Amino acid sequence: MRARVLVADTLDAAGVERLRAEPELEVEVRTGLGREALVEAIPAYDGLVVRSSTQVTAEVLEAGKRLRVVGRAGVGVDNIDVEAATRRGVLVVNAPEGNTLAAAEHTLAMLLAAARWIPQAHASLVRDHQWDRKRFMGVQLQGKVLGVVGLGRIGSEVARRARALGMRVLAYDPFIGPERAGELGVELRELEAIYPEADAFTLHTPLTEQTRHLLGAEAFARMKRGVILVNCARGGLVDEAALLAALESGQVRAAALDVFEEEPPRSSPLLEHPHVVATPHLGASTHEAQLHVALEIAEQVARALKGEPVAHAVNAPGLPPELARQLEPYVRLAQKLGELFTGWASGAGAFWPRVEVVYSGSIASRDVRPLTNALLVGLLQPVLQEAVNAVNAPVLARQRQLRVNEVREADGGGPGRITVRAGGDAPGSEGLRGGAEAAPVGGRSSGPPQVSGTVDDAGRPILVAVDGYPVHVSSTGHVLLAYNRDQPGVIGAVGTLLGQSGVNIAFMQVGRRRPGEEAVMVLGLDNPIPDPVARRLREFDELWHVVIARW
Ligand SMILES: NC(=O)c1ccc[n+]([C@@H]2O[C@H](COP(=O)([O-])OP(=O)(O)OC[C@H]3O[C@@H](n4cnc5c(N)ncnc54)[C@H](O)[C@@H]3O)[C@@H](O)[C@H]2O)c1
Ligand SMILES: O=C(O)CC[C@@H](O)C(=O)O
Repeated sequence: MRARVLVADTLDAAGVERLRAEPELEVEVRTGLGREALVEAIPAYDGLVVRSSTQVTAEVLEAGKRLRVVGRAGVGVDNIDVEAATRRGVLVVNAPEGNTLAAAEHTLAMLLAAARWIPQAHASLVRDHQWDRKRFMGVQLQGKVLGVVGLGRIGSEVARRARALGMRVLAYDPFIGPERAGELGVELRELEAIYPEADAFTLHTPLTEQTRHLLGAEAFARMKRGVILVNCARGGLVDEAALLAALESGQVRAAALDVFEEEPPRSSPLLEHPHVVATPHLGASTHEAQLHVALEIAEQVARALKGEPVAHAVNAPGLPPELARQLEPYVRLAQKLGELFTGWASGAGAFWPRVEVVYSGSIASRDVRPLTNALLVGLLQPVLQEAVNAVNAPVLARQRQLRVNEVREADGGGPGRITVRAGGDAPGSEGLRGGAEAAPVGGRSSGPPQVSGTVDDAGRPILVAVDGYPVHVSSTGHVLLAYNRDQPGVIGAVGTLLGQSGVNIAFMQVGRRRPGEEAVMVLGLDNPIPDPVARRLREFDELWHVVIARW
C-alpha cells in the first residue's frame, strides 16, 4: 500500500511535484482545514506537511494513528506539539535553511522602513495626497548600535548586513562562542549590557518557554530612549501590551513587526499605532525561499516515509546524509544486537536496566548517537506493546529507567564492532518487569551477559560473540541460543529432538574456550520452535539457559 501524504498549508508547487514523483507516495493538497476537519482527516495519512498556519496539536497527533512524519516547510516548529509527536513516535522534520536569507533581508527592510518611516510617508503621500517633508524625519543607521538577540542562521545574516551598513553589532546568544561572533565582526554581550547601548534591537531566537516575553516592560525601561525594535522571529518573544505602553511613552521610537502573539492579530491596538510598521508574517515570503523550503521538506518527508535517514530531524538525532548512509549497516546491527541482548539477558525473566555498549574499530570515532538510539529500540521493542522507534526510544527508556552507557575503544582501524553487555548490578526490582522475576540468569558461568557483532563487506550484520564465546552467524532469522556441556551426544540429541518436531536446522555454531567445558550453542532455524519443544529442550540436563530469539 502506498503511503499517503497530506499537504495542509500552501506549499510551492515544486514541492508537491517532488512528493508526487515518488511512486510509493500518494499526495493530497487540502489547505485551510480547520481543527475539527484536520482531526477527522488525519487518521488516513502517514505523512503531514505544514507551514505555520496549521496547528499540529497533541489532539491531531493522537488522531493520526498511521502518522509517521510531520514536515514543517520552514524553521519554527512552535505550531507543532513536538513533545506529543515524540511520545507517539512521530518524526518531526523541518527545512531550516531555505528561508534564512529571505528572513534576514526582510529584517533589514523592516529596520530601514522603521528608521525612515517609509510606510507612514508612503501612506501620507499616496493615500492622503500630502507632500509632508517635516513629519517623517528619520534616523541614520551608519555608526549606530544594533542589538541582535539570537545569533543563529538568520541573526548571523542580519549581523553581516548591518555591519555592511556601518552599524556596530552587539549580540546576545548564550549558545554561541566568541570565535563565531568574531568571524562575524560582532561583540557578544549579556542582554542586560546591551539594553543601554543599542539604538535598535532585532530578535532572532526560537519561541520557547525560556524566550517567551523575553522583552517586556522591564527590558524596555532599561533600553535607550527612542530605541527601534524589529521582530521578524516570533510574536510571543515580545510582551505586546508592554510594547504598546513603551511606544506610547516614546521609550520605543518605532516597532517593526512581522510576527504577532496571535496570528492573524485580531484588532490589535499595536496595528493602529502610528509608529508601528507591520507585515503579515512575510519573512519567508520570497519565491526563492518558498521554492527552497518546499523542495527541502518534500525531500525529507519522502525519505522519512521510505525509512531513509533525514538531515533535519527535530526530534531524533540527525546526521549529514553521507554519514547517515555510511552508518546505516551499523544502525541495523545495533538494533539487532539490542533485541538479541534483551532475549539473551532476560532468559531468566529479568531485564537489565543498566547496559553498556562498546564501540570499537572504525566506528569508535564516529557520531554514534544514531547507533545507541537504534540499540535502545532493539532493547525495548521485545518487552513493550507499543511501537518503539528512533524517535520515542529515548523517552521510553527514560520512563523505564533504562540507562545505556556508551564506551568507545580506541579506533584501531578495521571493521566496526559493537558489544552490548550488562552494566551495573544484576537486575532487581527496578527492572522493566519488576522484582518478582528478577533472579540473575540461571546457570551462567561466564559473567554478565553480552553479545557482539560487526558488519560484512555487503553491510550484513554478523553475530561474532555471545558472552565472549566466538561464533559467526551471518544469516538472519530464528535462532536458538543455549549453554551446553561440551561432551559427545549433546548436539546430536538437540538435532534429533528438533528434527522429530519438524524444525529444520539451517546452521549450527558452537563457541567454546576449552574442550570438555561449557560452550555456547547457536542454531539457525528455518521455522520457529513450538513452545512444547522449547520446554523439552529446557529439561535437557546438559543444556541450560535456552533462549529462542531472532537474529
Ligand atoms: N518571519 C518569518 O517568516 C521567519 C522566517 C524564518 C524564521 N523565522 C524565525 O526566526 C527565528 C530564528 O530562526 P533561525 O533559522 O535563525 O534559527 P536558529 O536556530 O539558526 O537560531 C536561533 C538562535 O537563537 C539562539 N537562542 C536560543 N535560545 C536563546 C535565548 N534564550 N537567548 C538568546 N539566544 C537564544 C540559539 O542559540 C540560536 O543561535 C525563529 O524563531 C524562526 O522561527 C521567522
Ligand atoms: O511558512 C512561512 O511563511 C513562515 C515560515 C517561518 O515563520 C519559519 O519559521 O520558517
